[in-house]
Amino acid sequence: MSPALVAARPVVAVAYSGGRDSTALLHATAKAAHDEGVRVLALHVHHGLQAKADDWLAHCERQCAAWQRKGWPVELAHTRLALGPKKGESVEAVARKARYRALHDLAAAHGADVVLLAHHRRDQAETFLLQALRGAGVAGLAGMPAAVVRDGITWMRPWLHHPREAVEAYVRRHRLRYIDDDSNDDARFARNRLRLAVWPALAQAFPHAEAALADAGTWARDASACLAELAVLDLAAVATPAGLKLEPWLALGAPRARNALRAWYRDAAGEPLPASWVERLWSELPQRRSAQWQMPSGTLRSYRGVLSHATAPVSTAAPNAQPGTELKIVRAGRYRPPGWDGVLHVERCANGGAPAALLKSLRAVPRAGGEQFQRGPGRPPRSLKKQFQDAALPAWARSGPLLYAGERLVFVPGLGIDARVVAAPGEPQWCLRWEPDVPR
Ligand SMILES: Nc1ncnc2c1ncn2[C@@H]1O[C@H](COP(=O)(O)OP(=O)(O)OP(=O)(O)O)[C@@H](O)[C@H]1O
Repeated sequence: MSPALVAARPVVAVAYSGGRDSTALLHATAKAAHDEGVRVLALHVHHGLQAKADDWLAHCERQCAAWQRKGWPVELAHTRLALGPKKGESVEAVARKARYRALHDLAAAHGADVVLLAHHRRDQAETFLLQALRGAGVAGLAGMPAAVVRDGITWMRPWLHHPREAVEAYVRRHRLRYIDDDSNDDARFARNRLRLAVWPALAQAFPHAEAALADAGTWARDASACLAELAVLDLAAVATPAGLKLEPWLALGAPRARNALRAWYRDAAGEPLPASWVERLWSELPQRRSAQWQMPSGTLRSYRGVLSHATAPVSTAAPNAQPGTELKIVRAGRYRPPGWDGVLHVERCANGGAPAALLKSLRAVPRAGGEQFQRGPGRPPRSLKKQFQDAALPAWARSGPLLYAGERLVFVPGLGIDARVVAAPGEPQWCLRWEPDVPR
């Protein structure tokens, strides 16, 4: 059979820190994959934060090589980060955010659209407690989802409902070797304090704490989904593109109105409304019919019975953008090109899209000047600068990468797909939309 006719073997990625849980998950996945004809990609992120991180990477490489020698279809892919959390920033939060971004990029670069994470029920129970101790609402208490699609990748936690003891037993049964990260003993981190000081006492006094707290998280997840649906219904009645109509909004009564306000604000500002602001607006809005509040994301304005949000202008420069970031689009979803501050929304469409085949290998590049763009069929290609002016696009709407397939300009933020590459009707095609991040 010609190589072209041999179907590529499906690939599944496992986020592999080298710690106990992800070692067990990678082992179980690789063992099953061996029988199923699936390739397994172990993704390791070197955070560049601890002296021992080089040893951990070396351990992961040795472990994967050992499994390869057994004939298991495991490959390791890793990336090195150089994180330097700023003063006052949570090291944990900075590392987590960068880790998920790096895992996403690694998976996308290797053609994996499913990434498995090794969280288990104890992690879920701890998350619930930690969130409660931060005063979180039901969305925070809902904890981690067992599966979620984000930025074109499906993130799955196949062991989320398994007790930690089951994972420990698996590790013992297979005599797996794993890394013991001694920063897990560092009491500056809330999760470590919970694990070391609170959990042993809690589990002794309440032997079912892990299962009960994880169950409570499931209730919170349902409650959070219901609140989100209620907000959609309420906003359909009280919000317009201009903003929130204050009179019918107030008539919803405190809990529903505050729920609708949170949802409206998140949508308008692209970030959650802090609890203190919910309280403040709820008490001030009924009295201050004409007022303005400066928010991190922009300005909230109450005028003639409507509450509106204006986003602060975004710089057109993408400070972290790297020249020629590769982007592979093979399905609908949200894609975040590394180094760019925004998200590319990809949807299947019937007309006016770019041919699916063209989007399999794109480059995201900054504007260099002198680019030509054609806005519609039969119209002449003109300079991008002129096109932006004609379309009267504000600077923030122009920010984002130009997408090229080879030397052909495919997509420009704010303008859309170049008419010269638009797919013929009936051809498989994707419509694209760029959404810049809201500045913080
Ligand atoms: N450096 C890393 N590289 C790749 N994946 C990671 C990394 N750190 C964490 N993960 C993934 O995220 C999951 C949860 O992270 P967490 O920090 O709770 O795990 P961990 O303490 O490193 O240990 P373990 O591997 O035992 O889960 C891990 O199970 C693993 O799947």
